Amino acid sequence: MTVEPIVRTAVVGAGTMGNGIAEVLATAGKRVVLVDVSSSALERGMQAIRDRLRRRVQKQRMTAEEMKQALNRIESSGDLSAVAEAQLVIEAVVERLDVKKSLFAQLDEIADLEAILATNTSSLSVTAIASATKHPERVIGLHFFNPAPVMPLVEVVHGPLSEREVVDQAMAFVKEIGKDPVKVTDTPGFLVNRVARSFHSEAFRLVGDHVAEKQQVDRILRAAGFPMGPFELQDLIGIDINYAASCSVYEGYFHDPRFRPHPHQRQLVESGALGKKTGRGHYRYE
Ligand SMILES: NC(=O)c1ccc[n+]([C@@H]2O[C@H](COP(=O)([O-])OP(=O)(O)OC[C@H]3O[C@@H](n4cnc5c(N)ncnc54)[C@H](O)[C@@H]3O)[C@@H](O)[C@H]2O)c1
Repeated sequence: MTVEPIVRTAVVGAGTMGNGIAEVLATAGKRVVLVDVSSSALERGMQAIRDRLRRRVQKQRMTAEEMKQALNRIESSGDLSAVAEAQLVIEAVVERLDVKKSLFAQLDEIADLEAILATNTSSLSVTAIASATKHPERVIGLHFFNPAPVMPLVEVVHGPLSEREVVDQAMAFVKEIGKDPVKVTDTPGFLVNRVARSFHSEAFRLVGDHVAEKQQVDRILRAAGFPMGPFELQDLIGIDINYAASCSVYEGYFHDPRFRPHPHQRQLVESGALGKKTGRGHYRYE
């Protein structure tokens, strides 16, 4: 496994998380190849990066020259073979095990044998994703939080087959790019999404039991020190994404009632009101 400093990276999936992670890497001085199967998603992702960096320049948090250099470090591609030179590949595609497994089987063939392959999955088994490769020892989870350029925490997830040097190198890399790594074992929901299940499901139960309205729950939790209440946070994450994490943790713990999702979560997903991205979730957005 490589012991050289990681300077060449790739991010697969240019959506909400992928473009945020690419920005974090580029502003930390790393070269990034951003790959997506959809050319429109790739263009939207690149535009989102440009818009955010421009706002940083306007707020004088970075110079125009630093912005130019960061953007120059990012290359976009619709072809997965563009990851071949990368020393670290971070996957941020849709939260579906079949899609991720098929992608990791391809990455295993295309990427440099010394490269670390990381998944940004929120709740799927890193071990199951690694099983699609011939080299599961180089597969780990690097779980960034939304929005990636802002949130400092990154869970570094190791499965039973992840090699210790790979995990150590990933921990050092996450520190180097200015984030706070926390090493966690590969268990359903890891650390944060496991704890977050109660945050979300209790909020649904409070409203379902007519203890309080959604706005009140959000207001009280914000007053208690949380940056966002559970319902506004779900609208930011995507109610579908959060529901998928709930189901995955519930399944992962063999239907332990502590992790049971709430029927209203499913109903909202069925209604198509998925949060900010659809203009309507628990709240309405212009
Ligand atoms: N949204 C969040 O708050 C959040 C937070 C942490 C982790 N995550 C995890 O990050 C991952 C991505 O989530 P997101 O919210 O960015 O999703 P998203 O839907 O915004 O983006 C996913 C992107 O992946 C692309 N894609 C799909 N299949 C592909 C393939 N085979 N090859 C290349 N690109 C492909 C899609 O075109 C899309 O642009 C998921 O695993 C999710 O669980 C999400």
